[in-house]
Amino acid sequence: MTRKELFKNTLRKSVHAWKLINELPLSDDESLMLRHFMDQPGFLDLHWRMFVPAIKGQGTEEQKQKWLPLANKMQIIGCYAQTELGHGSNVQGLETTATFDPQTDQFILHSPTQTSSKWWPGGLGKVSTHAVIYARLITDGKDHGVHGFIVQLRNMDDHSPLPGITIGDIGVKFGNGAYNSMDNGFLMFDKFCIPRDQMLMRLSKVTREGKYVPSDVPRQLMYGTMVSVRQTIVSNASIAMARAVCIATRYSAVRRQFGSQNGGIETQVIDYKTQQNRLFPLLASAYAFRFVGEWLKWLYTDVTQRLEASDFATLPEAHACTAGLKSMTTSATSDGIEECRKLCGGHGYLWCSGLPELFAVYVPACTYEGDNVVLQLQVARFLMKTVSQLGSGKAPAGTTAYMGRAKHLLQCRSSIRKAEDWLNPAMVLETFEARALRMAVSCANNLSKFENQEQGFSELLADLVEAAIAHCQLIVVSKFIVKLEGEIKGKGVKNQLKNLCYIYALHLIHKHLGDFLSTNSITSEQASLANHQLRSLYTQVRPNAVALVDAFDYTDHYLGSVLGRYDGNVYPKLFEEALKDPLNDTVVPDGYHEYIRPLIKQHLRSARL
Ligand SMILES: CC/C=C\C/C=C\C/C=C\C/C=C\CC/C=C/C(=O)SCCNC(=O)CCNC(=O)[C@H](O)C(C)(C)COP(=O)(O)OP(=O)(O)OC[C@H]1O[C@@H](n2cnc3c(N)ncnc32)[C@H](O)[C@@H]1OP(=O)(O)O
Ligand SMILES: Cc1cc2nc3c(=O)[nH]c(=O)nc-3n(C[C@H](O)[C@H](O)[C@H](O)COP(=O)(O)OP(=O)(O)OC[C@H]3O[C@@H](n4cnc5c(N)ncnc54)[C@H](O)[C@@H]3O)c2cc1C
Repeated sequence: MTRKELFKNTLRKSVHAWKLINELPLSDDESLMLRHFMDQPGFLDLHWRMFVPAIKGQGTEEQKQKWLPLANKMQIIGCYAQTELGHGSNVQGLETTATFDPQTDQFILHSPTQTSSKWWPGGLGKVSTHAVIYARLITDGKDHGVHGFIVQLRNMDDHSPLPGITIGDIGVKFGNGAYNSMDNGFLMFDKFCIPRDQMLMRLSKVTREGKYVPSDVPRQLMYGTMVSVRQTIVSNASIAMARAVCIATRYSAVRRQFGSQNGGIETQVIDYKTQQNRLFPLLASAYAFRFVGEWLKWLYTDVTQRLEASDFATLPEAHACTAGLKSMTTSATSDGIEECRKLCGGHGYLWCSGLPELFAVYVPACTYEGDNVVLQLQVARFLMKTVSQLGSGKAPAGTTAYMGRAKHLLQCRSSIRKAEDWLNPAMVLETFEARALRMAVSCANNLSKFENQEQGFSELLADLVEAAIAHCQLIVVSKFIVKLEGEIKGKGVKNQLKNLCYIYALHLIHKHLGDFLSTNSITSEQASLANHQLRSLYTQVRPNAVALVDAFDYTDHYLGSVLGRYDGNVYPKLFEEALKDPLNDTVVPDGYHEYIRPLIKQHLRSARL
């Protein structure tokens, strides 16, 4: 399809999804799933995932009563317009202005520079009638920083942009992927006026007289929508990783290459140790991210309830966990989808394998909702603050509770003596705790050598990111272990999940061996025992690998992959797909007479000469 066809087809699908949501007797969860599933990624997704939550989180009761009924009935379609051409990561650097005019009791929205143009918001370019706009609030000449405003963008009768608004699509994006069905847009304001009551005023306010009333709660609650989406992205990473691993595992069981004895059947590539070494950690990651995503959803729900009661104690933890796990899981999943493509050899590069499309649609997850490095630096800031408070009498809690045992963890030596010890949850956990703590403390010690802490932080950015990642990997391993300690139904399921848990943990030890050795968290002999145990675990998982991906219960339609078909009937279906290609509509291709024939004939003529 052309981009316009792709876009229009997504509109058709989105409206169909909305029709189903209204006609079917769905639970709220089913309705939410359908909204996200049917439209991924599309304007409907962002209306529900960002526009509506922003109003819920930052609007007053009156504003919620006015705008949510319209949004819930989709009588208005909204987007989340924060990022600008010149600023995305640095939210406090946004340039769009919202200047209060007491004469008219209005805000004047303006894009003072080209870099202040809103740029990237999904659904902004062509679909949305409204937006939550983030702009610098100015009253009486004073800049109060970035605040949220609900703004109508288009005429509700003919969808034309309102006067003072220039709006459009930012153009084709990466690959041929489904993200080109999304109208990520640009928007400029030219002294565009909105009523004062369209500033989202649950946190901060502007009175009729133009007096700015700052928030009496942490200003970062304005970032709440991003935190909520980051939390969902972790579970999304598990889904995307599971899709890729399902395709690669099923195909690895179907594909045979080399190894035939005396003309016998060739070897399934899934039996090669290199294939297992690349594939099974990704299978384990899909399960690991699902379990940590379940826990993160609990953490986010808990912090939301606490915020309702003005209890901000766990807000820093929630921010650090959503930021860090979003960063870590999306990076791992993007790399994992590409690895799954490679695991499928040449056929993995075909569009009909489903992997190029999945990769093209998935990889922006490393950037949207926060660049992954920028988010890990937020985790690092949180860890440095926690380390600085050790010994202050304030015991670290939650995911940093292990730091409360710093005295032990800084000097303990791993008691791993044999390969089987690497199946001991307490020993594995302590290894990851020691590595994470020692990396964080090493950063803190190096930071303390700088007179200027900000300068020190800037100098040590790369080390800080690695310490943050070590902390996040500890969280994932620990939540997998906790999951195994709970009730798990199904004969033999717990044993298989145990294998996957230790494959996840031990593959990380192998991948980040430098960290574990340089922090003396383990010795090289213990590392060798870990590798030995890893190989043994691969052998145990192998017989159940296909069952473990079948357990994701993805339909062939959802997987969209000839290689990942449930029935394994790959080769005939590859031909079937190939013959559908328009190039095969004729046996002699368009262009033969204009280009190929003259070339050949010219060659023949010169040959005769
Ligand atoms: C197969 C699947 C296919 C497709 C996938 C389908 C769906 C996927 C699911 C979802 C996709 C959905 C949407 C995609 C569309 C994308 C939307 C967007 O991208 S929206 C825009 C996102 N933008 C960002 O994330 C910007 C990142 N930057 C920031 O968040 C801030 O600028 C940053 C935190 C980096 C800095 O903020 P600043 O105000 O400068 O704070 P500072 O660093 O100075 O810290 C001060 C203080 O505040 C604390 N803090 C910071 N942020 C938060 C927070 N969010 N919550 C709580 N606290 C916060 C910070 O820790 C510090 O505290 P201390 O002073 O240290 O105590
Ligand atoms: C598909 C897609 C959909 C999007 N949808 C929306 C949307 O609906 N609404 C919306 O508002 N936005 C949206 N965005 C924008 C997105 O949120 C931003 O692109 C993202 O936050 C990254 O910001 P940036 O582009 O400014 O990156 P930059 O910050 O410019 O990143 C560039 C490089 O600089 C590095 N860097 C930046 N700051 C630092 C630092 N302090 N220390 C070290 N390194 C640093 C980064 O790590 C990165 O390597 C979308 C983006 C994409 C790709």
